[in-house]
Amino acid sequence: MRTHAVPERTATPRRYLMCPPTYFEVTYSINPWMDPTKPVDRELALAQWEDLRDRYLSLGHTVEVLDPVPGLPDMVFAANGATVVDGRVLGARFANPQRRDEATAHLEWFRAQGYRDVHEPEHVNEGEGDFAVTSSWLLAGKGFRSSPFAHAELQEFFGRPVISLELVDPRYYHLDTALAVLDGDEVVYNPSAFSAGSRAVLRRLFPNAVLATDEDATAFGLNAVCDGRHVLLPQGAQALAARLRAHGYEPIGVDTSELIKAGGSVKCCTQELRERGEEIAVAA
Ligand SMILES: NC(=[NH2+])NCCC[C@H](N)C(=O)O
Repeated sequence: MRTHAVPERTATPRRYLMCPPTYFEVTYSINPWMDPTKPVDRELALAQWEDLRDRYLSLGHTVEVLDPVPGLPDMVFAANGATVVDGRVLGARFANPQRRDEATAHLEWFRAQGYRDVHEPEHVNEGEGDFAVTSSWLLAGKGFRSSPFAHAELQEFFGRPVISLELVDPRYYHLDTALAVLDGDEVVYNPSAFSAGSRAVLRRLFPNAVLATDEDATAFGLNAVCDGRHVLLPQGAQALAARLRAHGYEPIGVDTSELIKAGGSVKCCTQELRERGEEIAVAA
């Protein structure tokens, strides 16, 4: 019998930025999940969002709240509005005109909070929708939303090596629908979302990754948030939750059924505010 110890996982306190779905609706379609002919229950969306926020709070995390803006129904997906690493902020530039003004709301919030290093990007990037942070690398998705030029801009701004990954399935239009960072350099991903070359890159960098299936991914299981130990993910992704448990993580299923109607779930609603890393000054 093969025995291997399941590692003990440790949670570290995080700071998240979220935006309530006060004006949530599906009136346009910019990804295959969005069907404007189907009704959404905004009150239920709000209750699901509050439940997610309360779970973060009960795990000891901090949640900052961005004021929602009327006319921006996708603003609940706060992960798309910026990328914050080492307390420095790279703003977003949305691919679709319907979401463009969200980028301004995020930039204003960071400036009002006193963040000093706030950069308005030149190229299209949808924040943590396409950018993920591991201890060694920044992972960057392209193919549907973020521009490959934004990957170079990401690397130059943060001074961390960027690994470009090509997304090939329109259902997984953002990196955070196909891959989640668990802890350090540990990730979980769905290989079928990536081009052959990107799959090989992922195998090389993350030989011990937890692998997900299309079934996990269509339940939005990769749209997960991990604090090093707890993994918050949509409750429908049960097979993935079991696999994460076998790797020592503690999965926590949450109901995000209304938000999934717009093509987003746990991670999309959660932008991580990373205050400090190893102090290697970019402008040194
Ligand atoms: N981080 C995410 N994947 N966010 C989901 C964004 C959903 C939004 N309706 C869009 O298509 O842009």
